[in-house]
Amino acid sequence: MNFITNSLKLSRNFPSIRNLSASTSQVRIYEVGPRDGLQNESKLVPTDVKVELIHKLAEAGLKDIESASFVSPKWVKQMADGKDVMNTIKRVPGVNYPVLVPNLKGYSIARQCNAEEVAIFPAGSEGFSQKNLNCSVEEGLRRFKEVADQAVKDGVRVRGYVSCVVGCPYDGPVSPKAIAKITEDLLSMGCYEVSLGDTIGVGTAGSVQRLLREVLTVAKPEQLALHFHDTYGQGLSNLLAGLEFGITTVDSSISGLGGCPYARGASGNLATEDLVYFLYGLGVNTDLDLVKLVEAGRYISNFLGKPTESKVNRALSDRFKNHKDVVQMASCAV
Ligand SMILES: CC(C)(COP(=O)([O-])OP(=O)([O-])OC[C@H]1O[C@@H](n2cnc3c(N)ncnc32)[C@H](O)[C@@H]1OP(=O)([O-])[O-])[C@@H](O)C(=O)NCCC(=O)NCCSC(=O)C[C@@](C)(O)CC(=O)[O-]
Repeated sequence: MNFITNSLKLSRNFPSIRNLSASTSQVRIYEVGPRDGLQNESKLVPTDVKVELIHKLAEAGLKDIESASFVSPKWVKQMADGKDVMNTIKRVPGVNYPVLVPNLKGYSIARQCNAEEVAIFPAGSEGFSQKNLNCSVEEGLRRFKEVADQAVKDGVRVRGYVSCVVGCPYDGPVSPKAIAKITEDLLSMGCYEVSLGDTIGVGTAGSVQRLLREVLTVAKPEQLALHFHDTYGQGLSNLLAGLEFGITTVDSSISGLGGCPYARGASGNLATEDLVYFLYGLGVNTDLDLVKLVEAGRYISNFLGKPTESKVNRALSDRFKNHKDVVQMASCAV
């Protein structure tokens, strides 16, 4: 209660939770399960399982599904079959299948399999840049600019990520000003959107507000996306803080999978099922079928042989067999 009161006071100039659904009628969900969700899994997931997962996510109505990464297979073995994944999926018209690339080599492989959108991912801190990309932040930005320049020339959409936007597992707290600067750099390279990644999930609504106040001095809300790992269970409250600033693109991962092999202590992303249930409750439209998302989450969790990280997926029993029942439950309309 105190948090909501304080947050309303702090964000007087932004839509409050009471009129959030009126001002934020649609939220775009950018699904990262097949990439961020799987990259940290030690059990190798065969290509056909990845492909089936992507098909299930598209069937549930997701329109942005980050499907692979073209990083060095020596660094992330789980993603080594990206080309096969991209060449096997049946692409649904209107669905976007972006891929992550660290350099021109990755970009060129992405293009060979007709990726129409690539994501570049500088780090917000020196320590994480060295561990994740084997170079400084500055050198990372230089390499990512090469990718962005080529992509812009080719008419390929470029999305930017900044990782460790709140805290770094090696350097500690990260300054919002540093993140604003990298966001500005990514936008000037031609990124249509920058996703702010709390890679190790240490953010709170308070630190997210401080971050956004700074980043929104260089970017418009519609140029930003929120990417929260849920390590400390703050994902949904952080999201609410972000929605209050008018940001309406959110990254999430089916079944709450996720993590980065080079970010010590990183755990799964905000679960797509939990996010959708939360948005139903606010009356925000997502055009997604939660029942099908739950099925997709169960499919991949069963394959991995581990319980889902999504609380909604765990809680939904067979009593809620269809979409309407679940919407009613989320909206407390029963
Ligand atoms: C950047 C590098 C490549 C530098 O790695 P390096 O070892 O310094 O690079 P290199 O140029 O010396 O190359 C080493 C070998 O990799 C090959 N190589 C080089 N590039 C590629 C490529 N694209 N595709 C395929 N092969 C490649 C290259 O050809 C060479 O092969 P060799 O000659 O030894 O046989 C490496 O550090 C890397 O791949 N890092 C990526 C790590 C990663 O994927 N991390 C997870 C994603 S980031 C994340 O999860 C955060 C995010 C985005 O989700 C946001 C959030 O959660 O907050």
